[in-house]
Amino acid sequence: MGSLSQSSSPWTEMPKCIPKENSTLTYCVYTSDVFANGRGISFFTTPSVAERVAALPAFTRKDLYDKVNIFDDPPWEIKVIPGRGRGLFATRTLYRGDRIVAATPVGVYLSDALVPDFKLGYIYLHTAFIHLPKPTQQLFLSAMAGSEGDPIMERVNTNAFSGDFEGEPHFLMYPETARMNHDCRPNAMYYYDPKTLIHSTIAARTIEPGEEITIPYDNILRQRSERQKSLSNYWGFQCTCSLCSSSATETARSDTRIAEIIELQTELANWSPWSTGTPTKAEMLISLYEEEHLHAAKATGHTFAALAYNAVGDKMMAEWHAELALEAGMVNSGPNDDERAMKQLLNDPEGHWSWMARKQTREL
Ligand SMILES: C[S@@+](CC[C@H](N)C(=O)[O-])C[C@H]1O[C@@H](n2cnc3c(N)ncnc32)[C@H](O)[C@@H]1O
Repeated sequence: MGSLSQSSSPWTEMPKCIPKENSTLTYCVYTSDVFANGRGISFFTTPSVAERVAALPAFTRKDLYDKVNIFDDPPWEIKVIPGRGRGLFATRTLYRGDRIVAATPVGVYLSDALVPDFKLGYIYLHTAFIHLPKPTQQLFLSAMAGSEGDPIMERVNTNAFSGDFEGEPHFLMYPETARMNHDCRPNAMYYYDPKTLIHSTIAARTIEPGEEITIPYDNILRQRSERQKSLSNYWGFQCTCSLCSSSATETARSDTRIAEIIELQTELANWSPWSTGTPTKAEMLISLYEEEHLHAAKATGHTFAALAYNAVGDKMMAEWHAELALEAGMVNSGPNDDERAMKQLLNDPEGHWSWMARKQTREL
């Protein structure tokens, strides 16, 4: 099936709309069953978001998806882990920066449209599902449902990634990526490009064959009790990753390191005249990330260090860390503001806003 009309609409089904209770807002289901070489996609969102979506490269460029959603020879296999359901396990060595999964979403749902007491919302979620191509429906249903209840809603609850999309909070369903379990010290990271909707999972360190590939579901820079509370409240499970299962002594050490990391980050991010951020503190931060196995934080550490050195006029060290930050950043989060800042710093350290910004705190 192709586009509905001669117009530029990418939707292959007539949008189905419902008004939001006690509001002038309307939510509609928009589907394209040809999106991403026939994988298909359904949105349940507002007409204004859908209009902006239709103008994104995701729908205007046809060549974007030739290298995504390809799972013929993945570097992993699916295995069952007692108490955690299935997970992905490396079948060959993966090196930092290697791509593990690159996929487009099969469903994108405005969070507000799914509020649990909004029963009509459930019905429209089903409409979004049944308009997908049959193999994509099967893929959707192959995802884990954490609880009994509405089979579609439960799968969204258990597996969807949440994030801002076109300025509104949405849930995005990436069934293959969602097969990866959470770990508080993950060996892989992910980022998504809101213009193409492609979600990429990348190795954050070397992953040996047989090792489980894990991602963070939540903010891992919190102490154990807070992490566990958040995973239980928002994701509905008790985390059994190795850090959460470690001894009381190990947990206490990790919690102390996390408190130190947060304090150092706060100091280094303070650019007031009273800032206590120094290059030594940035180096300490990098060491703590390493001790805590926070591989994904590498780019943040080097960014802080590049700025801290530049702020005291040490151009050589600033450039060195900026290069390391750029190299690490491409692995952690794709192009972002930090990357732009580091490129600017490398290009012209003395013209960068951080140059000599902490001259008065220069260390001897
Ligand atoms: C998105 S799914 C991950 C894949 C899932 N294990 C499967 O079989 O498809 C999320 C669910 O996996 C389980 N899970 C993921 N990470 C876990 C962890 N660190 N500890 C315990 N259970 C975990 C929980 O049941 C959670 O609700």
